[in-house]
Amino acid sequence: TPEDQHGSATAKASMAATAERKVEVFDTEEEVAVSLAKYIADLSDKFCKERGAFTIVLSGGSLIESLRKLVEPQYIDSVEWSKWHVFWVDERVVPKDHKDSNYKLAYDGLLSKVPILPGNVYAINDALSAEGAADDYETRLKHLVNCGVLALSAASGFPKFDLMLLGMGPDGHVASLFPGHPLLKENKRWVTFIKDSPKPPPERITFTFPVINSSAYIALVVTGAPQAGAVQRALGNGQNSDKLPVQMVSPEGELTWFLDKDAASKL
Ligand SMILES: O=C1O[C@H](COP(=O)(O)O)[C@@H](O)[C@H](O)[C@H]1O
Repeated sequence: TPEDQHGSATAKASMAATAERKVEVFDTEEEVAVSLAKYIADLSDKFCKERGAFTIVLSGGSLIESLRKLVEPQYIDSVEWSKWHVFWVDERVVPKDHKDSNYKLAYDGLLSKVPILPGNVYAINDALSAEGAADDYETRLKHLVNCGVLALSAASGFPKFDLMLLGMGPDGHVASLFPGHPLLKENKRWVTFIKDSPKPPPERITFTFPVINSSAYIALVVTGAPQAGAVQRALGNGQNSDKLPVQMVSPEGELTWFLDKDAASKL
């Protein structure tokens, strides 16, 4: 599989695998970025061949910087960018040109540099309220399911994205799903909203866990020492009855952690 090829090609990585979860630890963030680009390109190739499209979900934050190798000639020339459909796992309710916008971050760092069709980039409608933007995004996802662009999970009935790229905050949050927040239990909506995010800005929309966990593949990309405590909670042997959001990530398909040695320092 592309994942097997990827694993054997990363000489400096140490890898432990269970049936559905892989943990890869790299010496540096630079090596994470190199490996991540190959992982994404391989999955793009697989899904473009299998179904003629590749649905990929981005996060905001530090993840986008770790995608920088995708704009190098090797991938610019080989990836079937015109078959990509790009989504966001969460977005801040701010104008698209605002410094806090996850769309702007991805546009500046990746989307403006690769030939993805503008009509295949599904940004938030920034003219709407948080409630309105979440409803609008969910409606657009349902339309894409009806058109056959987006698959539906036979197991869960929620949309099944080909690849979801998740970051993780030092508190263990993923998307805009924060520790102890009632949204962690949302099990009906595809996309919901939050107005009291503990991390600014307070108003955001976010995919729910049933959508996240219906994914075919999830990459959890975590770099830097501040995240080491949450990585230890998620992957270490300790017992803790309160689950962090990151510990609730459990896809139908395959989960791969991409860690640098700082993030993995407490394992
Ligand atoms: O606020 C957010 O934070 C998380 C984690 O960001 P990071 O900079 O600590 O990697 C991010 O994944 C999410 O998309 C974003 O809205």
